[in-house]
Amino acid sequence: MMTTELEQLRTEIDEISLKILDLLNERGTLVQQIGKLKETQGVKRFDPIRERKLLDLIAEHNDGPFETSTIHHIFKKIFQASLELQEDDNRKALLVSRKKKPEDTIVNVKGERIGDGQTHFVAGPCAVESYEQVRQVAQAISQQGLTLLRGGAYKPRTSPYDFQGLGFEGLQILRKAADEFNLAVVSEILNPNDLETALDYVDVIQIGARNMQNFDLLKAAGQVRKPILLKRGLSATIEEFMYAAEYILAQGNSEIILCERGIRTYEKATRNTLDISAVPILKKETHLPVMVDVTHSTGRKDLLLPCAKAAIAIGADGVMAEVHPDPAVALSDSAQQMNIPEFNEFMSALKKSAALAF
Ligand SMILES: C=C(O[C@@H]1C=C(C(=O)O)C=C[C@H]1O)C(=O)O
Repeated sequence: MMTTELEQLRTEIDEISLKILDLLNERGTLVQQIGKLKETQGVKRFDPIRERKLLDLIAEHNDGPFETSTIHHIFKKIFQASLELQEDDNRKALLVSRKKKPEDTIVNVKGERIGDGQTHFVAGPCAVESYEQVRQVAQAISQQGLTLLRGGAYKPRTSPYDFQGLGFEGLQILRKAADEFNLAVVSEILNPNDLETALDYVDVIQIGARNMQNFDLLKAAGQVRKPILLKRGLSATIEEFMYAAEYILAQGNSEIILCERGIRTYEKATRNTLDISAVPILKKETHLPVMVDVTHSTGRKDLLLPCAKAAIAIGADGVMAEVHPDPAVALSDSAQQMNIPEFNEFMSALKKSAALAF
């Protein structure tokens, strides 16, 4: 007898729960419509005055048995979930998002298809210092069967008294050395006014960590027809990083490679903290290829190989590392660049581990 009564009450509870579910989703649909209206009107999603009015209305109509404070608690959860729903809808609209474009973007740099599921390497000195210096590295890269040469011509240095780069001359050196070995040039541009000139010398324009939120530069980079390698800012969240890429894409340039290069944390054992989980998150949330700069994220030569292995294992589309013929006398980042024999060892260790894995 008892069991039948219990079962009957539970059946009623089931029915009511399903009604609540339907009503919640019906409410959710209205919330989404409001979210879209707010988006077009440029109004903030969160409206505390409206929420307060609703809580008052609910209090007025609450006949129990639940306490008003309990009901308020439940409704505050509903408001929070509603705001998240509106935010999700907004994110859906981002051009960089997988929701907008489910298939992977492949950035073609002189036949190297970054984002095609293979691992790609970008290597070269931190700063361009001389033709001979770049040529030696270009040769080493070419001998490893690689095609992407990096080098800084314009250097954004923390101190204004540090070497600022050779500027335009540096771009000319890079192009000359790259052409000799049929390589592509990846180089950072700091100033939107230098973009136009750079187009004749570089194959990939890098926007560095310090400029990730230089919105004028991002917009200008969106207007050129060249691949952009966008580095994550020193203290940027993954969301801010995605919005920075959105600035470029929104201007019409969809050839973007994202690059995780470590973020600032309290940890002092490494120069920055390599946020390795950013790689699968960015791969999941966006359709863009993702690289890992092992040099800047660690600042330590002894960590380059394990971090490169980790990057490849976690799904990065490429690895970037700095190589200098004589790092001890380098004008920048002397402690963290590999010399050429070290680079050769690094590459053969990676090739060996990849061969074992497959
Ligand atoms: C749906 C709206 O957006 C948000 C969600 C609310 C809700 O779930 O009722 C109320 C106010 C806003 O914080 C709205 O403004 O009406």
